[in-house]
Amino acid sequence: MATPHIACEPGDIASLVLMPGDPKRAERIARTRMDGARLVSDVRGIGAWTGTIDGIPVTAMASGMGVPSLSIYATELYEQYGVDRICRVGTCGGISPKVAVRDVVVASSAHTSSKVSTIDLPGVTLSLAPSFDMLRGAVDHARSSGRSVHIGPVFTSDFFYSTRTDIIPALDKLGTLGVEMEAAGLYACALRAGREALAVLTVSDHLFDGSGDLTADERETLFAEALETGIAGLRA
Ligand SMILES: O=P(O)(O)O[C@H]1O[C@H](CO)[C@@H](O)[C@H]1O
Ligand SMILES: O=c1cc[nH]c(=O)[nH]1
Repeated sequence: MATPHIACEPGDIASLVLMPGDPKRAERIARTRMDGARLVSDVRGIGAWTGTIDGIPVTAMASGMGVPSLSIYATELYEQYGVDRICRVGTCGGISPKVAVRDVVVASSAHTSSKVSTIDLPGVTLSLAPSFDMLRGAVDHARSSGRSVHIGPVFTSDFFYSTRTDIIPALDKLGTLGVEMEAAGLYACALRAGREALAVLTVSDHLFDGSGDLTADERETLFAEALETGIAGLRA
């Protein structure tokens, strides 16, 4: 069996999936946090690695960047491969002054400029939120970890380079913690499939203070606490 974007048998994909944006981060998760990880699919440079984490079968597979790319992989995983839970382990830009670079943000909802919240039901804006059980599992882990973890809304943008930077202070005023490009798409895909999702993000840069921003290398490698928080969400 294969879909247009995943080439393996259904049994090759675990029912729990860790989904960073970056394919190199997926491979790093497989090599550093999984036992017996094997590459089960490799289409368009998006590798799917399946192994175990603390004895539990898990697949690590990247989404690529943006809602359209993520929606392809999440839809095929939920609808064709019977995946139950996907946890995005990504990065975001800090919006709130309460969050600092390297902090972890758990997205308890996702505002978006993407059509994904309005396209399915004319006249209705969908409320895009994570699975309560996954959120609770991640938050319980986060609160016991002693690290700086924030729980709240994020903004899923269609643009990394936006011309509408004027909306950022307004998003801050509404309590939005950070900006990224996939969480709302993932929550919408889970809603459509009747499955579960969560996004856990490492703050890689801050929109109001660029002095401590992570390098490209650090964006790929510095995600240990977000990963453990995400794993706790997947296992909850
Ligand atoms: O680090 P990832 O998970 O890719 O997440 C963020 O980084 C990318 C932009 O650089 C976008 O995908 C954004 O959502
Ligand atoms: O989408 C993103 C991700 C990280 N940092 C940003 O500023 N935007």
